[in-house]
Amino acid sequence: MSYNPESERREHERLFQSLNEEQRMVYNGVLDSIEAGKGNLFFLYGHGGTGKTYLYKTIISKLRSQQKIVVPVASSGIAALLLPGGRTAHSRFKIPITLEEHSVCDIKTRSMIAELLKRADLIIWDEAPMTHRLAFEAFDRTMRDILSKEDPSAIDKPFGGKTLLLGGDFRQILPVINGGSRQETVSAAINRSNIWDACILYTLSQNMRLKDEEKKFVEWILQVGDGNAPSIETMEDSNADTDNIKIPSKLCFKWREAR
Ligand SMILES: Nc1ncnc2c1ncn2[C@@H]1O[C@H](COP(=O)(O)OP(=O)(O)OP(=O)(O)O)[C@@H](O)[C@H]1O
Repeated sequence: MSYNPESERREHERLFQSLNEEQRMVYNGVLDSIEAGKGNLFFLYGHGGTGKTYLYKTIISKLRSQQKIVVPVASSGIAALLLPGGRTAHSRFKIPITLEEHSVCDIKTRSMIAELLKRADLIIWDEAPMTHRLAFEAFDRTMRDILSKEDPSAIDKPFGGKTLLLGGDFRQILPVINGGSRQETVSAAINRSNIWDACILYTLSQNMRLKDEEKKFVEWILQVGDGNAPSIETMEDSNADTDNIKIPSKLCFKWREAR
């Protein structure tokens, strides 16, 4: 897809001027990795409303205004829609549905997608904590393979030495493991992968949502994630370590039996 550099420049100007200090630090780190050819791997932590999407959009418009190539993906379709030109990671990278320890993506070396990945200046992957670590490992193997055809040293670099910005919130949705225990779910997340050791971590902590109503929701959802939200005891066993959370009445609506 080709983008109009002039409208991207205007979009960047609009977004960039109000970046907060934390966002600016990530912005500079990512652009420096691209410009200096460092090929860093970043992870952007931030709970809902801290401006991750806003920051991705700012970086994307900057690079597209310079006619650089960004490949933005997200783990879910809904989050992919929020990124300009975004796709789901599974569809963009042809990640196999059934994943094993040594899986690779279904990308042929001479295909268009391989060419795009070779030429890309940046890959952004939002909602990374939702995706199974094996999917990242499959994509890592594939990138090393594709990029090492031109530069043999790529085989030893995470994602072949491509700059990658992963982001998300581990308090939100983790990988879904069919019938899996809490332990199995936690072990499937990317921070349990070897890839994690190579990540440069950034954190956004400032809530950028402006409306009072939204701010209250963000505070409550944070309490849920931290395990501090008001809970109700389970009916069956009042001594149980309960997972039941009391949902504020404002978020509920009455259920009427269908007639
Ligand atoms: N620097 C900023 N200047 C102005 N508005 C901002 C800034 N950063 C974020 N916002 C606004 O704050 C709101 C929340 O930002 P955003 O959607 O990017 O957060 P998020 O971290 O992606 O949230 P979620 O995890 O829920 O998707 C949006 O309305 C966004 O436009």
